[in-house]
Amino acid sequence: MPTMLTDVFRGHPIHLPHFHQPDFTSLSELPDSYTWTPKDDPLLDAAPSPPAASENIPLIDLNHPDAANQIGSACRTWGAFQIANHGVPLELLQGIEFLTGSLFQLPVHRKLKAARSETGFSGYGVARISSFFNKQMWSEGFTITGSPLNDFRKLWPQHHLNNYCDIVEEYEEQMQKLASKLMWLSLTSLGVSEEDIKWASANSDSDWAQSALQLNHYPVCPEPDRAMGLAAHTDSTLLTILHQNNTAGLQVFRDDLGWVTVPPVPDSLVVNVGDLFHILSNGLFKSVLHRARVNQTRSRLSVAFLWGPQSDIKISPVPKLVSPVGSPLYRSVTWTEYLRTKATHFNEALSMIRNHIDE
Ligand SMILES: C=C1C[C@]23C[C@@]1(O)CC[C@H]2[C@@]12CCC[C@@](C)(C(=O)O1)[C@H]2[C@@H]3C(=O)O
Ligand SMILES: O=C(O)CCC(=O)C(=O)O
Ligand SMILES: [Fe+2]
Repeated sequence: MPTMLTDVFRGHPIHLPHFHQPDFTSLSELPDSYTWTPKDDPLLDAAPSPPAASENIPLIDLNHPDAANQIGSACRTWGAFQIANHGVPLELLQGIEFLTGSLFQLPVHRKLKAARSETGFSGYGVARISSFFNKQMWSEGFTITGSPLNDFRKLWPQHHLNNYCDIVEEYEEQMQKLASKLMWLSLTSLGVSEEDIKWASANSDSDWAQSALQLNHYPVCPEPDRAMGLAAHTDSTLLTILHQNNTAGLQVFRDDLGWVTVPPVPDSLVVNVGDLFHILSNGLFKSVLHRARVNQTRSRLSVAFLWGPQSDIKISPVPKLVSPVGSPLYRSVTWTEYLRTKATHFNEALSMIRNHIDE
């Protein structure tokens, strides 16, 4: 029986030092423990994109006949893109945003009833990556995998539960279909087809994949320039699909441009290449470094669909993408192994599984 995401951190506790969830609404000044300087994050002030190069991640229409190549090109240059005409019903996007807003509006003592434990996967808490930083992030999160019923029961009365669980289930189903479509479109652009990836071609999408939903809330912040919503990280996934409300905050990093803000485009979704897709593509698709900044007047919500393979599947570079005279850039790894490496080594995880080839 493969490890489910629920069990990934069992026996691998994540200690969050000095953790206490504040009541953000009660703070009118930024406490020192929330004030970030370049000492706390070396990339904090990495050169912003110069005005002349006001580039942004591409917005791709999935109905466009050349969508596959546009996606492939975005995965190579940015590791991220936005999509329009994705087929996910707008009422569902509104539904998941409403649910997320209602959850975070609950009083802190109620949200803490569904707190994520140190070895647990789902529930309410600060970002897992908090343990790698000395400063706290101006955000709160809620992680869901599988049925959210047990956790939701701790938050809401019975009469809300069916409706909220249906929204989550329907959202995950739609995201699953979309993620699979995006993976194959981007691989097609590299000349990779289903015959080249045995584990994916032998089963239908829902058999080989698993996923988690990460709901994020970035409350209004008295001093946004000195605070950090979610510190710079890459996702461990194959792909992440992100819905953001209409408040800007997400930024992606490009070596040549610095931090670039991803503007919210109504009804579109943001897609990030994760570390496992970077490995699968033998480094051709970049897993994108990204972070979330906060705002002085508007609170921000985001819903990340984190998508990867079942835990018994080893991900390794597609042989077709390794040059005939070269070796694969990465060793093979399951999502569970990778999540545990990431939980210990954070942004060094990818380089830890890189093959070091003597030249
Ligand atoms: C499956 C997962 C990916 C994730 C860790 C998690 O177990 C559930 C939450 C995900 C998230 C969301 C915020 C950023 C991130 C780095 C984190 O701390 O938790 C990602 C993790 C990841 O992609 O590695
Ligand atoms: O809120 C955002 O825009 C980013 C969220 C994110 O990166 C994540 O949940 O992994
Ligand atoms: Fe992320």
